Amino acid sequence: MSFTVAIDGPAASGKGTIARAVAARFGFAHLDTGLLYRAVGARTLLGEEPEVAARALRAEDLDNEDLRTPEVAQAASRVAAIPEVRAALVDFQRSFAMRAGGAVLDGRDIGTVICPEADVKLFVTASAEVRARRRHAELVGKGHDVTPGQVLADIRERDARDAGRADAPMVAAEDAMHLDTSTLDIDAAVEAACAEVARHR
Ligand SMILES: Nc1ncnc2c1ncn2[C@@H]1O[C@H](COP(=O)(O)OP(=O)(O)OP(=O)(O)O)[C@@H](O)[C@H]1O
Ligand SMILES: Nc1ccn([C@@H]2O[C@H](COP(=O)(O)O)[C@@H](O)[C@H]2O)c(=O)n1
Repeated sequence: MSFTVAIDGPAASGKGTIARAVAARFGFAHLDTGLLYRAVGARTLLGEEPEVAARALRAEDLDNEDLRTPEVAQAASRVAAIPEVRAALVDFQRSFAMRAGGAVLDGRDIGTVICPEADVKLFVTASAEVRARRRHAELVGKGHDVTPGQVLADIRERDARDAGRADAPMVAAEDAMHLDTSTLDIDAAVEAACAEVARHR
């Protein structure tokens, strides 16, 4: 039987960290849907048309650490505003969500568009400053040469584009539980999310 957990939220809010932990705790499969848009965005940086890249996407394209750069994140956010790109990625996400044994998907439109009937919906937030601090530390740890100011600007630009687009904008589902992680460490955030999942199991 399927059981779907939808986790949405803005850039670097911690939704991926929570999604991975929830999946591990409950034995669910996990899909980071941002990787789909990042993989399409990365291909456009090489000159491919976004719609063509989205239709040609394969699961193995997601398994690439090079997708986690700020340049690819911006390209992902730009292609994510194109309705044909989003449409080409819907079936893959919905099939993943329906797999037996349970699934956790994190992104921007999971609880609203991809899985409006999800069993559990979370909308994970944190202040832009806190998110930028965490993402800056992560990028520096991976050897990227970025300033805190650049990371904050990137996050604000992506948030504005993701929330402002006409098709599947980033917005909390009406029935989502809001989880602000600004003052929570990872363990506390994960425990709050797991408690919500357990409540619906
Ligand atoms: N509650 C927390 N306390 C401290 N650091 C955190 C917390 N949650 C996540 N982090 C760290 O913040 C960074 C961003 O987290 P994560 O990648 O989970 O965010 P995300 O919302 O999935 O990002 P993206 O939108 O880019 O996919 C990571 O380095 C992660 O380890
Ligand atoms: N369901 C989703 C997931 C992601 N996006 C877009 O992709 C960009 C990168 O996503 P990350 O989660 O890896 O930060 C993001 O800024 C969105 O534009 C989306 O539209 N829908």
